[in-house]
Amino acid sequence: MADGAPTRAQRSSKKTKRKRSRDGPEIERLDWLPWARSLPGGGDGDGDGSAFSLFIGSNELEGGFLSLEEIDESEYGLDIPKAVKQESGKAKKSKKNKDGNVRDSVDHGVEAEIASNLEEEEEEEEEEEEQQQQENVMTERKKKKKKKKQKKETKNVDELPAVDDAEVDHVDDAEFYAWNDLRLHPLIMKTIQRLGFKEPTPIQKACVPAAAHRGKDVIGAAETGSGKTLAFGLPILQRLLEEREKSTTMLEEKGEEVEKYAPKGVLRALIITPTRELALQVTDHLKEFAKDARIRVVPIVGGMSTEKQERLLEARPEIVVGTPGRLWELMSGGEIHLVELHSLSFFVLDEADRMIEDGHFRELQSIIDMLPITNSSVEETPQSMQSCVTIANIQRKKRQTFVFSATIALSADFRKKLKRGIARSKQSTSGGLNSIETLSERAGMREDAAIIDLTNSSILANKLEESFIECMEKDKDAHLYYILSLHGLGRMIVFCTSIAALRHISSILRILGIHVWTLHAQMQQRARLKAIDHFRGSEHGVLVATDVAARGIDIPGIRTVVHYQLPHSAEVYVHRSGRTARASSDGCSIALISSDETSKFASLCRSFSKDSFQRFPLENSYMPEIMKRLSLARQIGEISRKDSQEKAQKSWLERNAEALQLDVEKYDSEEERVNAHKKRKASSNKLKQLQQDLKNLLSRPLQPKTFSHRFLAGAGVSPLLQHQFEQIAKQKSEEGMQSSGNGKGKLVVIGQDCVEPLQALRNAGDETRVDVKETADKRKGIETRKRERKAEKKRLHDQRRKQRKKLRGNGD
Ligand SMILES: Nc1ncnc2c1ncn2[C@@H]1O[C@H](COP(=O)(O)OP(=O)(O)OP(=O)(O)O)[C@@H](O)[C@H]1O
Repeated sequence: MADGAPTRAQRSSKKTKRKRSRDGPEIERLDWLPWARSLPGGGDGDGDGSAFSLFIGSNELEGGFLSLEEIDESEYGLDIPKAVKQESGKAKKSKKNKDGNVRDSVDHGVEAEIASNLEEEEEEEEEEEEQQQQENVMTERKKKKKKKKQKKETKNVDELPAVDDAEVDHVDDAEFYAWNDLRLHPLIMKTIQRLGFKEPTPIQKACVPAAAHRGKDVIGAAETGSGKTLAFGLPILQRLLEEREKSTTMLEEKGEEVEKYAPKGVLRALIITPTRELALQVTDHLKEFAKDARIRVVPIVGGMSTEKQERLLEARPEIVVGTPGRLWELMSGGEIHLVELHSLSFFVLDEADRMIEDGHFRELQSIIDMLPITNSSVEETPQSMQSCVTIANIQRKKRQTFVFSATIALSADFRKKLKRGIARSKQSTSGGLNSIETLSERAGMREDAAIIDLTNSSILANKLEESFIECMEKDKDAHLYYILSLHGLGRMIVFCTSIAALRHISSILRILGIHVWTLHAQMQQRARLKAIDHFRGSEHGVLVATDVAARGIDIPGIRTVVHYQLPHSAEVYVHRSGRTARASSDGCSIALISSDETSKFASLCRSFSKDSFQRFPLENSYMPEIMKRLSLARQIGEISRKDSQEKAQKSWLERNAEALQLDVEKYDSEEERVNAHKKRKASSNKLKQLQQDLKNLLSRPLQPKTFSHRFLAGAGVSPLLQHQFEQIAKQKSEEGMQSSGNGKGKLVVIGQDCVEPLQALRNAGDETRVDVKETADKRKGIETRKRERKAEKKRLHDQRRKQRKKLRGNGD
């Protein structure tokens, strides 16, 4: 039909287009857009490039791509001439209903009776009328569009809740006006309202226009907890919704059934995160938004049933969030949904700098190698592909690549590199993924990517207050217990670098009656998730974790992060500390620094351009009591550990002997047997005694050295202490009831103000601020002097020895 003689409608369409290109500023705006050539009437667009042929081209499965701007002209203020609707049966019908008689009188051979000059005039008149009618229809359609959108979208998606149009209509609540500039889809706005996000965060403000409306690739860096997930998530959802809407409208205009043409679920966005927990969290976050839009988001992570994940993929979700290992396992196994990547429109690397750490994510390279090579620019799109707009082509647009992290800018000279743009070199494409540039480039990032770096020079979250406690390595446990006992309000994460340290500290704390959850990479995935769930559900919970929990985990109410051991890099320090002070909340971090770690800590501070840190205020009068408890806990721990080691060894011996059908001779003699029994008994008694002693200590609040039994003075009351107070109060009141109630022994509790660590830091004021470099230099100086003194002592000692030897020699 496109090749045939132009109909009136086509002529009218051309006229309209010419008229607009003369008069309207909009079409000029389109001309300079990079994708303008693909727009109806864009480029040099005469003839074949007319709007009409674009919509009804016979080769509709080839064709160019649509720009985001083109998708909803009314929203973007671009009044682009639409395809001529009378070609679609449905549109034709609707027109007939509206202007029925006028059209009929023309169409039914009146021309034969009218003079040829009149005929021409009438034809022109008719064209004008038709144009007018088209415009009316367009206006009418635009008005109804919003409501229609929702109904149309429901057509091809099963199992998902219905959309409440009424709710959607209320999205432009004045409270949320700050979002208006981002021009987000009403369904997205509905969720934003539901979640109560009053305004976009700075990274969202910067990313959404670039990624969603200008189709840019993005390298994004912003502080921890600043909403980066939605900064890349919203553009994805926006584009998927716009495309769905566009294809529905298009099919409706053609009078076709949506179900007949709308493509079955294909993978549109692949989001990769370094940890399983983060992948699950990103999935949940995006699901919140996707459920109203009826877009499916599925997590694919290790440690969980592969079969179940394969079943999830059978539903053909549009968005997959996963970790490299499991994703590659399924891809290399030929999982159909994951290998059909031709329609992939978004490739996202969250926490990208973690992905390039040595040898950690080899699978990522394989995944990236699977991605189809994309055209880097519109110009490379074959002419034939530009001339036809179809549903398949709507999705065939250039894949966008997003690379995000809070600490990209920390990597060596990256800021400088960012300023220069993404350098391309032959070397970078051939080697491993050892830099963000290589990673981005291999993933198909375009040179004109938007680089959005909102991190400040310190990289750390704005509302984070940092502090440190300097102590001996062996006293770290005591200081941790101090923090938990006196300032244990709010959720707290204690980070360890090694699993051994994690096991040690969690066991000690449990013996001391503080229940903690643990999280490390050697745990079963189910246990890992359970730990996070419990921690999330407990208002004053304590999670002892390795760096597997350092990145991305978003749990509201984490008030404190303790670095029990310093991390190996500044990046990890930033991410660990970033588990608190997220979104608009504040929080504090406390680093426990042994004397060996001071210079490491000083260089860490230098990475954040920080000269001074606050020393966490300590009330030393509590320390004797803390040490007493700790000593008991350590002894209990030691005996229990030995005990369970012995048991494990014994059962190993017995198992092996049984397997070999041997009898194990446990003791050589009766005496040995008796001694072993005595030893066990003594150890068990000792354990019981220690447990009892500790129980007694724990049954009363932690007391400062100057403790008066009449006043429970305190630097504050943590939940643990509070619980202890309550127990004592109960005990005392029972005792009081039993005695005649003479008032003696009445408990008075003072100092019950809120003293969570952040508060303690603030109360301490700036006097505790110390120049970390100076402290490190001082310590270095002391150590150098110590070494020198030692060397001098040795020298003198040697000298004296030599003299004595000499004297002895002379004497002989
Ligand atoms: N516009 C907003 N207004 C209020 N809260 C928001 C907004 N956007 C996101 N949030 C919330 O802020 C929290 C942090 O978001 P998110 O996890 O995306 O941060 P992030 O920058 O990715 O952090 P990290 O670098 O630690 O991974 C989440 O709980 C999220 O729901």
